Amino acid sequence: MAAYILAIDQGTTSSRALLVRPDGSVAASAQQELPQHFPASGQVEQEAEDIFGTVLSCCRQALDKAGAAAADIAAIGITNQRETTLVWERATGRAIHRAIVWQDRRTADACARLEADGHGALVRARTGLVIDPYFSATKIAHILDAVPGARARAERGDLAFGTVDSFLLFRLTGGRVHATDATNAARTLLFDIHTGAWDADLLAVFGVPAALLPEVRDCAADFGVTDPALFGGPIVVRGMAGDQQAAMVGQACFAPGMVKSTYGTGCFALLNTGETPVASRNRLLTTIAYQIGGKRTYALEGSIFVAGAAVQWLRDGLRIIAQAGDSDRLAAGADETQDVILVPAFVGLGAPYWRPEVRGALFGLTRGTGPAELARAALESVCFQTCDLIDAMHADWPGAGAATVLRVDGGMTASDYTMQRLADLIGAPVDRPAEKETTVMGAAYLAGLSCGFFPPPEAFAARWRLDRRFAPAMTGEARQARLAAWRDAVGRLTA
Ligand SMILES: Nc1ncnc2c1ncn2[C@@H]1O[C@H](COP(=O)(O)OP(=O)(O)O)[C@@H](O)[C@H]1O
Ligand SMILES: O=P(O)(O)OC[C@H](O)CO
Repeated sequence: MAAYILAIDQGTTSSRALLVRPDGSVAASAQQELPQHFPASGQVEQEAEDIFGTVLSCCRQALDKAGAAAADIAAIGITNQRETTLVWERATGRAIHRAIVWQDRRTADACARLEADGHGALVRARTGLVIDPYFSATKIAHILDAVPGARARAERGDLAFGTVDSFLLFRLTGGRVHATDATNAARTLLFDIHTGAWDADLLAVFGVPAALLPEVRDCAADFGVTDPALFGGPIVVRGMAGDQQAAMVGQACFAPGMVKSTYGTGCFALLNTGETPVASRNRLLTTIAYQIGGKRTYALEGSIFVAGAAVQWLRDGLRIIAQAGDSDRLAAGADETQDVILVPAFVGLGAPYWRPEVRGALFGLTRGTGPAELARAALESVCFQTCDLIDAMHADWPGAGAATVLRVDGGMTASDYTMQRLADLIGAPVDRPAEKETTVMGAAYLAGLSCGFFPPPEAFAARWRLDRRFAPAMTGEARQARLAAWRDAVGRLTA
């Protein structure tokens, strides 16, 4: 039996590759930063060649470090930043425009027009999403309209659309496979999450030609074989899921009622609702958690656009910390009597507000406000936003003890201060697992499940280990006062 699964995580800020053994331990890993481009306010782009190049290089480095060859790899699993949109030439695999990243707001006006034209209800009913620039559909239409001749080429079938998973697969397989998985398809605004198929009405609403679209497969499925020239031999691709869904798998949130929240660039909380898609009455998203053996499991999702990005702002914008890890110590020294609130709407507000045009603000500044209070406000803003999501989840899913425990992961969970504050503010325990690489482990698991490398879900779930539980310690009175200050601040911006 081959020794490893090669798991790829193409995230917003970096690409990673891990070689995972059958017991879940990591034999080798590699990571590379991904350059970001900000051509104008609210615009975020990445070069397609950087996306593929960093992934390829990380895979090769991980193989080298472990002294492994293609024949030692049982399968590849891919997970990825979701919604980020690429359109490329089928003949060459070359993108015709930079990738438009999920955070990009340039299609806000187009979304407002679609909403005003009354398409919101149809979109919500079929996709479980809201019309927002976050998702892929308006980004695709933008590329087709911005690049001369692209729309006609798309209609002729010369071009392909994909989210990052699909683009990577196309390039890894030497242009032979144009496919995606149900979790990524569910983030495009073009996919009916109830039937599991692309939807002709939605394609017409968003002006996207069907000829662009990839085939949609299960998350644990046969996605073809890599070009032998890339790794010195062919490797099968057997797993694929959007990174937030992969984190849910990596956190073993397989039972309805289980919730995970991932704190990377943004924060994404997903509540497993089982085989039933729950329509949110509180502006959460309904999405596909995973699709295995043709069976779809659904989730309610709250998406926050700025989490770790607020810490990056402290570092790169305000320059009050040298590295992300310094924010903890600084925040811990903040004056508790100051009510400084940051609403980090740097790229608008996501769930449950969905206000792409709103921008960030600081409230409660005094002459005594300094770096410590700003650091605390940044870390706390992530906790406040999570509270909004958890409240909405409770309201949408009163059964099964939803959100009595929150499983967390992602780079920002290294901050003990933030995790404690999170437990205090949601008023529930926060569990940080021993396994730090839950997202990429989810991708590894999906690939390994479909080729017998890993055990069935129950056995995998039994391997989950706690690193630390953060128990709520704030008084109810203090908690309510902090939450009231947050709500007041958000209310002023969204009024
Ligand atoms: N010790 C820390 N304290 C606070 N934030 C942190 C810490 N370490 C990393 N981060 C934040 O976590 C984010 C990176 O997490 P990661 O899961 O790698 O993100 P992504 O998948 O979005 O690229 C960065 O935004 C960084 O600011
Ligand atoms: O790359 P991350 O971890 O910030 O995740 C991005 C999300 O998938 C966007 O929906």
